[in-house]
Amino acid sequence: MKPVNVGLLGLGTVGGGTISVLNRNAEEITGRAGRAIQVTHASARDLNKQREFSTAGITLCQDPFEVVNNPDIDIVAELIGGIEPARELVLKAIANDKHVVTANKALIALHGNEIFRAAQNQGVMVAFEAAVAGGIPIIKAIREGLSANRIEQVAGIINGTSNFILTEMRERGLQFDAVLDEAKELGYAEADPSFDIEGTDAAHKLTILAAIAFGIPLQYDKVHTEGITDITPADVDYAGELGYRIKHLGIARRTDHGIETRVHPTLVPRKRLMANVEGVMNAVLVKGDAVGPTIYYGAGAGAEPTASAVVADLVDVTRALTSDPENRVPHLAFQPDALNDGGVLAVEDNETAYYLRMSAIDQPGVLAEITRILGERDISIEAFLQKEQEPDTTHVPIILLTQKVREGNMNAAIEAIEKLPVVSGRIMRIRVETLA
Ligand SMILES: NC(=O)c1ccc[n+]([C@@H]2O[C@H](COP(=O)([O-])OP(=O)(O)OC[C@H]3O[C@@H](n4cnc5c(N)ncnc54)[C@H](O)[C@@H]3O)[C@@H](O)[C@H]2O)c1
Ligand SMILES: N[C@@H](CCO)C(=O)O
Ligand code: NA
Repeated sequence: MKPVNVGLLGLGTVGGGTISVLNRNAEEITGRAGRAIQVTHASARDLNKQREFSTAGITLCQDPFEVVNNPDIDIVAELIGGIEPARELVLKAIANDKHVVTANKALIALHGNEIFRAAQNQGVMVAFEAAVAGGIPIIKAIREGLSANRIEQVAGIINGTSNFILTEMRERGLQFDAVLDEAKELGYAEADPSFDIEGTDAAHKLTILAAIAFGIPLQYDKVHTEGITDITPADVDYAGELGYRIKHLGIARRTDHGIETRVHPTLVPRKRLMANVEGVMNAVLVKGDAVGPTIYYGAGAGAEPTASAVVADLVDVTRALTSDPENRVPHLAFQPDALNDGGVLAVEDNETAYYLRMSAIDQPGVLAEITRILGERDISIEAFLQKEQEPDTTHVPIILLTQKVREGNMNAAIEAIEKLPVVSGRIMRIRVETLA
């Protein structure tokens, strides 16, 4: 059978990994797909750059639109990243009747509704397994493997760079910046690494997970997003003393009131599997009403783990080329007319337990004032740590773990406690999830 021709946009970390995996495993891939999958064209900014992989047999060009407009190409793999020109290239490829594979979570989270609509109208496929949790086949697991279930919760470590930084900080006591530089060198970080450490990348991925889990359109704007930049080594230690580890989680959860979508550092009990996912590894817990809890674990970033997902999408698309568009797996798991808006909650209506760290004057009655403010807002204390006086101050760090509370109540309590004359500075808050 005639080979399938792939046009690749971007020869960076993921583009290079994709070429290497396609070359090395050509025989297996052809056996699985039923046809050879060959990269015939690729666009790169620098045509003369020395690369670690072979581009033999690939026609290179600088203008990615040349690839997208080439009539011989069946599938375009968009591995450039960012919104423009990626969005225009993908829409152009679709208009030219080409299928698309992309690793670009920012593009799917922000413009996926438009892109999937265009693909649906044109009868082509857009596959994006590499966009969430790198090599872990999480899209496939939820969209196909768990399609019998009413999904209750998706929660996980979905940014490898943040997890790598938190792990190195805890295990080796390294400084934030040094670890971030290492993550950049290893090819884990986004082109703009603030996307990793400020939670944006995880929010893009959570947007996609929430859509396919709950049958809602992509709604990036509704995700509450916090990154890891405010986490101090002291918080890492106090969390450890209380029996927890700090992990950066994305959580999409069905509640009685609506759907919570949020991304933030989280205290997770040390004995949970999720607390022991280290380095660049990702893990996603998916709870369905029939199957119960399931966990998916693997490398969330890096050249070949990500290429594993890109190539699997190329195989999937190749296998489905002859199928009637109506009978293909829908982009967002549910048929387009079965998507509903789902009632994603405002962040004030989310419910979690909290870790609070504050600095207070060491004198009688202070704790009573703090607990009164919490009590007035129905917030119960679960555990308490009072540490030695901070050097050169009259203050002591106070660490509290609360029971579950509506976020709006916690905001009001924090505001009131911060106004107490005996409390100085801002209160550090980290949400706590038992993930049971
Ligand atoms: N690196 C990872 O571990 C990883 C994992 C999952 C998903 N992703 C996603 O994969 C995509 C690519 O990431 P990467 O890490 O390979 O990035 P990268 O920076 O290593 O590679 C991107 C390549 O695209 C090229 N490029 C940029 N703009 C271009 C343009 N206008 N025309 C032609 N080429 C252009 C760049 O020169 C570069 O070689 C991004 O969407 C990223 O979010 C990356
Ligand atoms: N920068 C991303 C790449 C994988 O999507 C991460 O660190 O998880
Ligand atoms: Na994946």
